[in-house]
Amino acid sequence: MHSSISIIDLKPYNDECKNGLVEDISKACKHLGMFQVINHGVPYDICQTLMVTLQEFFDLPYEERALFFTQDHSKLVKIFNYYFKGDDQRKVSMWSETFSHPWHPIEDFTHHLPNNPPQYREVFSAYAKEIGTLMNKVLRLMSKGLGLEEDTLVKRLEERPNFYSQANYYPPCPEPELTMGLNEHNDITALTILQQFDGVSGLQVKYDGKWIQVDPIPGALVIILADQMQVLSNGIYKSPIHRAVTNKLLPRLSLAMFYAPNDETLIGPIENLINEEYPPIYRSYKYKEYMEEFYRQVGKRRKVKEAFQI
Ligand SMILES: O=C(O)CCC(=O)C(=O)O
Ligand SMILES: [Fe+2]
Repeated sequence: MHSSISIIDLKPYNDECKNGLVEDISKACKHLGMFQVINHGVPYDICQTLMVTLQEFFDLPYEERALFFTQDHSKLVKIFNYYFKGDDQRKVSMWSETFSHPWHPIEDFTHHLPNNPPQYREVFSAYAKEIGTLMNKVLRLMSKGLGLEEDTLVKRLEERPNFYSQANYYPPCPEPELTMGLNEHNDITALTILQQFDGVSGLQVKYDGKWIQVDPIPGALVIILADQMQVLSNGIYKSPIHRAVTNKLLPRLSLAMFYAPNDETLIGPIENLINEEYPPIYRSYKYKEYMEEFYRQVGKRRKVKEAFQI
């Protein structure tokens, strides 16, 4: 039962009576904090076209991609390499290249996005719009799964959340046993929707000290709960440790769409989930403080939410 991750069909979302769906989501959030969704409403051709476009972007000559290379994290549109270390300090080389930029409201910065491949802006915008709708659905189901009003989580994350994307490109690696694509980590935001390139595995999630492989399923998307969700739910929902491994033969591509609070948003266990039996296990903080702690732990296997434990 614990050796694979759930695949949840979102088709009943529009039914009046979606109790079974809420229950499945709630179970998956409490158990692993990661699940795949099908019939999620994001058209398959939009997903496919974007992944092919991203592949074309990473295949551009170095000089063209170099325009976006930076070590300055405050840049909105950037390519960088991750160097953080895991508990397994032997595997520290990150065999990946990451391209990141905001994804909503997309009209505000479309002009900063690459104009090569020529379709990039249009294709990315179409995908971003669909993912926005899906995030909303998932957050509503997750609120209900905690026994709360369906708009609770959306409201708690406030009016101007921070939406940014991260495309991870992992070239084939001659010695995959010596490297990591992306070392073990928790997503620090609130929620992630991840798309994996069809046919190439690499994502793994940790459960009970063991790594479970999350194979791509054509047309499915992976939902990953991030740290703020664990804190808001007072530990009822889990933010899973996950990583990406490399392989010898095939390049791999994944695209994470993050939903983060804004710097000023106050995050802490939701009042309705706290009582004498379940006292808060995290103190409240502004998201800005969380990010400061994240940067303070640079170069280590980060344990950010632990710093906010009571
Ligand atoms: O490549 C993957 O499957 C994992 C990516 C990931 O965890 C991330 O971008 O935060
Ligand atoms: Fe991640």
